[in-house]
Amino acid sequence: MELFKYMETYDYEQVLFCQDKESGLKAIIVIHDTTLGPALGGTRMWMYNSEEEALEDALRLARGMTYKNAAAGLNLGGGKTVIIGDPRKDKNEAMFRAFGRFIQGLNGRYITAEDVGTTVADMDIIYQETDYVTGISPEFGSSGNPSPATAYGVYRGMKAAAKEAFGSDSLEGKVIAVQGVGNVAYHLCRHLHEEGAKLIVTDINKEAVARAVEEFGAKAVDPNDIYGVECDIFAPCALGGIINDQTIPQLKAKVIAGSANNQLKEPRHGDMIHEMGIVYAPDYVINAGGVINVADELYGYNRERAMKKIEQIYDNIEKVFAIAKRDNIPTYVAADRMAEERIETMRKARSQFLQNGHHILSRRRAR
Ligand SMILES: NC(=O)c1ccc[n+]([C@@H]2O[C@H](COP(=O)([O-])OP(=O)(O)OC[C@H]3O[C@@H](n4cnc5c(N)ncnc54)[C@H](O)[C@@H]3O)[C@@H](O)[C@H]2O)c1
Ligand SMILES: CC(C)C[C@H](N)C(=O)O
Repeated sequence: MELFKYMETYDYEQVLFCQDKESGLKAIIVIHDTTLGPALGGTRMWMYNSEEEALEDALRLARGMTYKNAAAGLNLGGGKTVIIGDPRKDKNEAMFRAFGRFIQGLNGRYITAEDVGTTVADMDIIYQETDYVTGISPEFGSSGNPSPATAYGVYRGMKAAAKEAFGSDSLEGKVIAVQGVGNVAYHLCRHLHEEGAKLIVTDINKEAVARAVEEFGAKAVDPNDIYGVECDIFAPCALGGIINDQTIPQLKAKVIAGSANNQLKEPRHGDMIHEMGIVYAPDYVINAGGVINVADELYGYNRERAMKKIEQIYDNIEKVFAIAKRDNIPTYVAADRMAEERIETMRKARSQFLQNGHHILSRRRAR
């Protein structure tokens, strides 16, 4: 990859490569855009096949956070970290302490939290070295694991999408196919089950499937069969890139609404599902509950306030649908437009010189 050319094309601000030989830390921090505020985005730990693959993932995810935070109405920019390694084998305390010191060195330009492969316990270690970490344990006055909040936001956004597709936002009796029943989807399934939806689930982890079958009366199918099942709603809650040339022809659902980041393999797949009349709730709008929850820590965490903002994901999804209709464009393009419009409006509103500009982090420092 020609890194500077790529950075220029998509307006990336900064890419940092961090290594610590003793602990085995190999991390890439990407800060995409800080127009709205410091870049907030989680740390993913994954067994990448190459450094190139890790870099590409970090770049894509960081840009996604710029759009996610903007669309959610947060005063935060977008960034992300990937740590190269196996989260089951390669973690150690020194690794996360070293990583925390690299974050502290950025002096608030980047704030981290959990993502795939990292946990609240990891954030607690990072917290030993930096102020700029969220999603730490409630014992520290923090918000803890963001997954239940993400799940609640997806549930709210799914209801808005159901209203668009079926004329009612009730999920009672709706057949919902859930791909991956991990941290987020377990809680999502609970909300759906409580509302009377019928669940079809899959996961490569048999224990996760068994739990959903036992607790929510879900029907289990093999991972490759989930795309083609007869259902009203397909909820991708595993990894990205699963709306693609192979899966689209199999889809029977009228709605796609799930937590996974980067669901569309390529933008043209968003066009394809649009032409098929499928109502797509754009991933970064519907899955913003976790980041909304951890971002509230910057004001001194208040669960009630955070949940109120997460409920509004319903309205945010409705706004996306309205823009899509107004401009006659697919919903994934409408979401980008909504985020870009907010960034541009705020760039202008905040353009005049201020001697001591107020900043989201000054509230945190004042406590
Ligand atoms: N955790 C959050 O708060 C949060 C916030 C926003 C977005 N997301 C996104 O939501 C998705 C799920 O996150 P999570 O925290 O629940 O992760 P997780 O790792 O707990 O859950 C993912 C589940 O998907 C399963 N899986 C992986 N590949 C699969 C496949 N091919 N077929 C079926 N199942 C498969 C895994 O076994 C796992 O149980 C990820 O894409 C993540 O980036 C998570
Ligand atoms: C800040 C984190 C809670 C972010 C989350 N991993 C996401 O992708 O939105």
